Amino acid sequence: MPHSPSPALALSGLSKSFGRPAVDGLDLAVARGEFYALLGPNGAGKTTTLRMVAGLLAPDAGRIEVLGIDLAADPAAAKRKLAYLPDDPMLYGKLKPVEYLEFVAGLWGVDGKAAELRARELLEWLDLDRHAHELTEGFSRGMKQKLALAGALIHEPELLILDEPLTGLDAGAARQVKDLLLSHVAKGGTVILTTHILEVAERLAQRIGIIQHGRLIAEGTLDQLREATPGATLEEMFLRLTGPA
Ligand SMILES: Nc1ncnc2c1ncn2[C@@H]1O[C@H](COP(=O)(O)OP(=O)(O)OP(=O)(O)O)[C@@H](O)[C@H]1O
Repeated sequence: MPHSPSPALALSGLSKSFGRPAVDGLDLAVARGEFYALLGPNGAGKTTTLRMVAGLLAPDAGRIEVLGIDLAADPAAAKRKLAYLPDDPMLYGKLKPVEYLEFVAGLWGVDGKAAELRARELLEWLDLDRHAHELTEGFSRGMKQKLALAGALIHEPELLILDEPLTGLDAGAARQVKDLLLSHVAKGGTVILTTHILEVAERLAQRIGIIQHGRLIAEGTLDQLREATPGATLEEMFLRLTGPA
């Protein structure tokens, strides 16, 4: 039998408590090349989960594997495979977009010429090349978010995890970001995002996971989720699953 590759992300028994449990024994597996949306009400534990995967927060218990690499055993190797885009990314205001991208590329050890080409491609894709000579401190929220995404992609990570990447973007910017994420998956990369925009999950994700109180309460393709609650929209399903019992 052929050896099946390890998932892009595998979480087992992942837990984190801040006085009370935020993530509570979470098991999750996302295959390579998958576009996965993590949904859940406010405070469900989505950001806490992503921050642990990104290596920014230490779990109390459980295991995180990124493309088969145990994050706790070899954090540097695991982190090289992924990029994390937080919902409030930090940029350096006194840098211009290319300077910022070159700086981030340098941190990842990306070769200068390759970084320059990749930076130009990303800035064009996200329609930021028009602002190449402006300092990022004058950028709008949406422009900052797009530049941070470009920074996350500069080292061509295999696994991209994004916290609410489309919130606050206008329709044009949202389209550019969605296309960039879809192209990442088309090239064999993996995308995991959280969103409160159910239409984003419906249209982009191959699989959807719903978390509540730090646990996965439903998971599947849109069709599989619909089978469980026939006739319901994703919104109705979401509200039914996560609403008061
Ligand atoms: N640094 C922290 N200190 C204390 N409590 C925290 C911290 N980070 C998260 N929490 C708590 O953990 C729980 C999960 O929060 P988290 O931000 O992961 O939820 P979320 O699903 O991302 O929510 P939202 O959709 O509102 O962004 C919440 O009860 C939150 O108050």
